[in-house]
Amino acid sequence: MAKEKLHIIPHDHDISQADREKLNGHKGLLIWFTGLSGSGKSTVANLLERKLYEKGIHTFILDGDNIRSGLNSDLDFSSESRKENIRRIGEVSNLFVNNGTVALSAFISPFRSDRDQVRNIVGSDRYLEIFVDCPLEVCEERDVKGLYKKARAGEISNFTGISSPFEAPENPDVHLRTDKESKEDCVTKIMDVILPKMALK
Ligand SMILES: Nc1ncnc2c1ncn2[C@@H]1O[C@H](COP(=O)(O)OS(=O)(=O)O)[C@@H](OP(=O)(O)O)[C@H]1O
Ligand SMILES: Nc1ncnc2c1ncn2[C@@H]1O[C@H](COP(=O)(O)OP(=O)(O)O)[C@@H](O)[C@H]1O
Repeated sequence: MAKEKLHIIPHDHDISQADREKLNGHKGLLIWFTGLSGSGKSTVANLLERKLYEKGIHTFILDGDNIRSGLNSDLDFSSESRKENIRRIGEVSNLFVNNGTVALSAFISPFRSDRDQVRNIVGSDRYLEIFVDCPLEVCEERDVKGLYKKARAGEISNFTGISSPFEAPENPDVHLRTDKESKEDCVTKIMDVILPKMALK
């Protein structure tokens, strides 16, 4: 379909991002978790959210449960759909960041170019990439949802790590090894990096 020129003229909002951040007492940030299925993205994001909540920081988790079952329920696991999945999540994450929230987005996001696009949407000063690294064999051993077994049996196609690629981050802000570090240690490592970035000048 040829793209028609749209006449969209954005409104300036009376209350700015800086105003909202001042009200919240901290900056808005996007904490982006990337890693294989079963690597520990949800587990670490949830524990991190609990620790941030206890410090009075405004957070929100975006993950498959609230995105792939709603906003992105029209998308499958083809490379094209994953790209569109991550683009939309980047845009939604950006709204949370503009609201002065610390958004915790936990998606496999296997393609480097898609993660870079999110960094561009949000701005590199507000985007922190967490590589939730865990060997495929360990993720498969955990098989939290029984999907690896199904993928090996050929019941699920395009499965990340088996029949679809995962491009590991080259320069993540935090590199976790969830097969070697406890979830508590993982959260401490992330907090050490993100807390200074949240401070209002
Ligand atoms: N083919 C295939 N490949 C990978 N994962 C699959 C697939 N089919 C279903 N699932 C389940 O969907 C979750 C991944 O969704 P994401 O939106 O994070 O994927 S992506 O970022 O668009 O690649 C993923 O959840 P997590 O285990 O939490 O990562 C899986 O449970
Ligand atoms: N250090 C760790 N960090 C995160 N998860 C861990 C860790 N060690 C073991 N696990 C286990 O690994 C599994 C990770 O599953 P999950 O968080 O759902 O992964 P993902 O969201 O990446 O699919 C959980 O069963 C969790 O208890």
